[in-house]
Amino acid sequence: MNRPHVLLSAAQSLDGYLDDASGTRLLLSNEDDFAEVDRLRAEADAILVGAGTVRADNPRLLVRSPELRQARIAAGRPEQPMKVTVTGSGKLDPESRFFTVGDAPKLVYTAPGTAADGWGTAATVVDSAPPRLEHILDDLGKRGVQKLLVEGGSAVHTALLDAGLADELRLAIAPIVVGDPRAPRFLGTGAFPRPLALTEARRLGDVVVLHYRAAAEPSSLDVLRLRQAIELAGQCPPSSTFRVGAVIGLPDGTVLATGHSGEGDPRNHAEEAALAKLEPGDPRLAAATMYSSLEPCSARASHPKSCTQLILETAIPRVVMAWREPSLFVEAEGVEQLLAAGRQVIEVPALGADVRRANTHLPGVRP
Ligand SMILES: NC(=O)C1=CN([C@@H]2O[C@H](COP(=O)(O)OP(=O)(O)OC[C@H]3O[C@@H](n4cnc5c(N)ncnc54)[C@H](OP(=O)(O)O)[C@@H]3O)[C@@H](O)[C@H]2O)C=CC1
Ligand SMILES: Nc1c(N[C@@H]2O[C@H](COP(=O)(O)O)[C@@H](O)[C@H]2O)[nH]c(=O)[nH]c1=O
Repeated sequence: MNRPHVLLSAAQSLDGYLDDASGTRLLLSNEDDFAEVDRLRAEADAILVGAGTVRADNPRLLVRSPELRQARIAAGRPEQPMKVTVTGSGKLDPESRFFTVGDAPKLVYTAPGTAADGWGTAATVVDSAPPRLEHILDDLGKRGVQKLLVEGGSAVHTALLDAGLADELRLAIAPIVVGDPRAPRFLGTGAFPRPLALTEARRLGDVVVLHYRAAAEPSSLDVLRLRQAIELAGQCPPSSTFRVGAVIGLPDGTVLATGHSGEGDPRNHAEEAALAKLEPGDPRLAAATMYSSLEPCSARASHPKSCTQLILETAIPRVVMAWREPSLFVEAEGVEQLLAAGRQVIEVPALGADVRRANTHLPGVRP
């Protein structure tokens, strides 16, 4: 996978809105801030906005500064970055500036059956319905895009952060209060599994610019596989103990095995069921990650070996999990035992609510 580096850029009001609820675009940035965003555009190989932003703002998505355009040419790069948008409905006006302004290549990712003839010279890539952002990033990578600037809107920023696909965020905060819940918020509902670290806070006149970098781990593949593990818990038979799902995967995207609690035998644990499908000495396990919705157990009444022990009997170097086992049946020590044995453990508590939701049959467990 050779995905581009993804930088999200947004300007928001003091109360967290990207726009007001009127039909016209709200300018939150000041002149200096727009000039910085122009520099980010000049550094990018492609600029992506969602179809909602094309419809609402009718953006040009061009590098404005002649100096920055010249510098791109002098560096042997195209004068303008590629323009990219994504639509599930195909509802994009062919007269939008996205299509009609500038000579930069234009690319539309659409759902099957929605591509329109009127999109002129824009290339279209038909994906799923709605298009998958992972596929879009893979495809952009294949087209040589190394730096992608995403300029919104709300749905696209939310989806990229929720899937763990954003690497950096630049957020400008303007001293404007929108105060209208009909307006689009910067971010909607999501789990936001990759923690963001503040790397810079700066003042540009009356606008504050914040820069964040997403943690390297969990990676977007980790998030995808852990979500699959969490979904697998839905296949568990009714139980009076934990309902857990597990996936064993490789960094190239290969899934080696999956399992869920109660699979094969009602007492089986998810990790155990997945590991039972492989030879403990399978050489691929040396590069694999065990994804488990719950911390691997460290003591069992029903079986001689705990899931932590079973993992330690393989070469699996890495465990990614969403929720630490609460002290309902035993004092869990899975994480401690794995760490003590030199295995890496990555916790993604942002996805814990979904695991707890599958386990509300247990006393005291709430999402
Ligand atoms: N202040 C700022 O920095 C910015 C503000 N804005 C504001 O944001 C608002 C627009 O935001 P919003 O309405 O959320 O629209 P978006 O620009 O985020 O576009 C969302 C649309 O993208 C398409 N889409 C396809 N696949 C996906 C996917 N997997 N995930 C998410 N979207 C997908 C859908 O198009 P379809 O409906 O065609 O199927 C969806 O409706 C406007 O008010 C605009 O002014 C926008 C950018 C920056
Ligand atoms: N309103 C707003 C932004 N809006 C973004 O700028 C785009 C407009 O691009 P263009 O037509 O090329 O100028 C628009 O579609 C949206 O992505 N950006 C910001 O930095 N600050 C702002 O206050």
